Amino acid sequence: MVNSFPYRLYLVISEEACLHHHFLKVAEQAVKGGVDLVQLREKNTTTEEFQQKAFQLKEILDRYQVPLIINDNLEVAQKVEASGIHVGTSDISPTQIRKTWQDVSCLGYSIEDLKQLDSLESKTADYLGISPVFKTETKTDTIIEWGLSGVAKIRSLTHQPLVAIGHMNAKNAAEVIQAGANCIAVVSAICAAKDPAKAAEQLRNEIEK
Ligand SMILES: Cc1ncc(COP(=O)(O)OP(=O)(O)O)c(N)n1
Ligand SMILES: Cc1nc(C(=O)O)sc1CCOP(=O)(O)O
Ligand SMILES: [Mg+2]
Repeated sequence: MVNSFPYRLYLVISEEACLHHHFLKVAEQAVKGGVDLVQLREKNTTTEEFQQKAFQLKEILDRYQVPLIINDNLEVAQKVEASGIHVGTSDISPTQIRKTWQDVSCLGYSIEDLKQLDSLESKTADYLGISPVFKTETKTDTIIEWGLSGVAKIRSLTHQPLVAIGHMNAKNAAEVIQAGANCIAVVSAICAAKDPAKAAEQLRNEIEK
């Protein structure tokens, strides 16, 4: 059977999070270093700006055959022909997305509560975001810190692909994979790095250990 979720290192990028280089350069360097999935997450832009950035990013990612995921905004995701979209519990639901966008190939959904696992919304998703594994300054409107035991618990309850997000870095990536995550998603560990390619390579090495 073909692995429908082969991704191991997931960059969640915004222009604001990129401290040392333009976000398009960060994305390209990160891909060269081992990122195999990229989400554009722009929380403070107009739809027009979001769309423009998404088109620019997709042009680069297409050269490396790395899929683009759009955060929250279904209109932008469809317009730029992204591979997918990531949504949380306060966003448009996965079932609604499938109705509107029949050929979406990668639909992510955040898990903040074990009760969500049994829901149709979770089962409709292609992967589940463990939200967050560890508390992070990058996103503070969260309700739980799953920790390693939470990752293991979720792993024991579902066979769906699990993406670990929240304060993930080269020091904790291996143990989170060991606990049951399939893929590690990062913002700061790559976007705030002086050398994004090296940062991605270090993360990838930890994941593949
Ligand atoms: C891979 C991944 N996991 C979780 C999230 C968080 O999504 P959400 O809960 O909708 O929060 P916002 O990112 O929209 O603030 C994510 N974006 N990506
Ligand atoms: C985009 C996002 N979602 C989260 C969640 O918990 O759902 S945490 C997060 C930001 C992760 O940033 P960093 O890698 O800098 O900790
Ligand atoms: Mg969201």
